[in-house]
Formats: sequence, C-alpha cells, structure tokens
Amino acid sequence: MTAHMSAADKAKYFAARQAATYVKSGMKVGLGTGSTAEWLVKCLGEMVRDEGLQIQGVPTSERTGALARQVGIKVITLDAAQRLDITIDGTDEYDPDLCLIKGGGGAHLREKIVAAASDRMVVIADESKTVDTLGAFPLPVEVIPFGMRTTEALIAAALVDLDVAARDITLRMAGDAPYVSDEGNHIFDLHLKRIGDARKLSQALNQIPGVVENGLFIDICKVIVVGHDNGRVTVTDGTDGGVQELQLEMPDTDRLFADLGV
Ligand SMILES: O=C(CO)[C@H](O)[C@H](O)COP(=O)(O)O
Repeated sequence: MTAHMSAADKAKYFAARQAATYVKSGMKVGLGTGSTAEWLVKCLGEMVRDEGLQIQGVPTSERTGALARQVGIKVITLDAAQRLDITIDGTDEYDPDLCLIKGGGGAHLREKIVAAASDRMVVIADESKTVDTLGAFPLPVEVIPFGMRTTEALIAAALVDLDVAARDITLRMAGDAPYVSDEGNHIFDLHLKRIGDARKLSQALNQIPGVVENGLFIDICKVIVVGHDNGRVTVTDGTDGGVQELQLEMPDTDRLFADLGV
C-alpha cells in the first residue's frame, strides 16, 4: 500500500525538516506542541537514531513529551535545563512582524514559558498560517477554574476599550466538559476577527486576575520557517528581515513513514 501524505502534511514536514537542521548535538531544545511540531519531534528522533544527535528536550505538553520519549529523545524538565538553546514550535497565525497567535492546541502557557527561556524561538508553519493582521484565529486565554465566569466578565469588559473587530467569547470544550489544560486550567477563545494593537491587548488581558496567559507571542519568535507541499521552504529571519528560499527533496513517503514511524 502506498503511504498517503496530504499536501498540508508535506508542507509541515518540510518546515520541520529544515528547522531540525538548526539543532546540534549538546543543545537543550524546547519542543513545541501540535501537528507541525510533531513532525519536528519525529525528525529529531530520526537524527538521534541515525546520526547520533545528542540533545535534551523540554516538551511544551504532556503529549509532546510522550512522543519525544517514544522516538528516543532524552526528556528533561525546564527547571533542570534552566536555559534552552532553541525552541521550535508551530503557530496558529503569524503576521509580517513575526507576532503570533498560539494555543489552538491548548498548550500556549507552557509554550510561552519554554520559548521565553530559550535563546531563540523558531516557528514552523505552512502558508495557511500567514495573516496581514492577527485575529482571524480565535485568541486563546487560559484562566484558572476558580471564578472563571467572573474572569470571563472582566475579559469582556476589557475588550470594550480595545481595538478589535468583534468581541465574542466561547469556553473551549472537550466533549461535554470544559477543556482542561496540562496545568489544570480552562481556556476561553476570544473571537476578535482583527486585533488592532496586539501588545496592548496582551497586556490588558494578562492584568486581569484569573487570567494565567494569553496566546499572543510578541517579540518572541526570531525565525519563521514556512514549508510548501512541493518542498520549497521559505525562511524569514525576524532579526534582520532576511529571506532565504530553499528547495528540499521530496520524500519517498513509504520510506519516510517507515523511518519516522508514522
Ligand atoms: O499553539 C499550538 C498549540 O498550543 C500549536 O503550535 C498551534 O495550534 C499549531 O498547531 P498545528 O501545527 O497543529 O497547526
């Protein structure tokens, strides 16, 4: 049977494969969460197995930790690592200034803590994640369960004074129950359609008691690696604005799936 890889999967895989080249032996690496980051973890696992790459990984979620161990990456805690050389993670949106919305996978709290502890955050994505202005993707806001409806009311009140195009708030669900993050919290998704001032919004949200962290990543991502399904990869360096275009070889999907165990 021929292994099938969707166009989106190919794009994510190429971004991950290129970003994996930044990882060198001896590094402490933050491992992101989501379907794009999973390709990265699999690529790094293959490098550990086949090339003797020696790294220590700090996962940003329980599910990424489980996958990292499964593919042979040594997993340590953030406190054991203290400082990381690099974090590679996916995103839900990125704008021309490399500001992000993350948290579609419900892991933005740990993702932001890990990214902030890293010398460099590299984001991997496919083209569908690019936007001129953030906000089409609902902005996740993690809140503690205690008094969460009161916190929601404070969020709604704060939004009135902010430059956004819509103000709907929904509680993220997992089946019939509120979604629970790895930290035991819940998530409100803010349907804003367009965020006029992401920095101001982020600061306003994080000042509300009960809010733990929002999904806006501002001035954190340094490099974005965007994959295309034909193997083209665009690397944008946010520090100097440099753009590099690369062409990676198409994988033999049967061999790739066997190698990466997908
Ligand atoms: O922020 C995230 C998880 O909290 C993910 O990076 C984001 O949701 C992108 O996921 P995917 O790579 O599956 O599109």
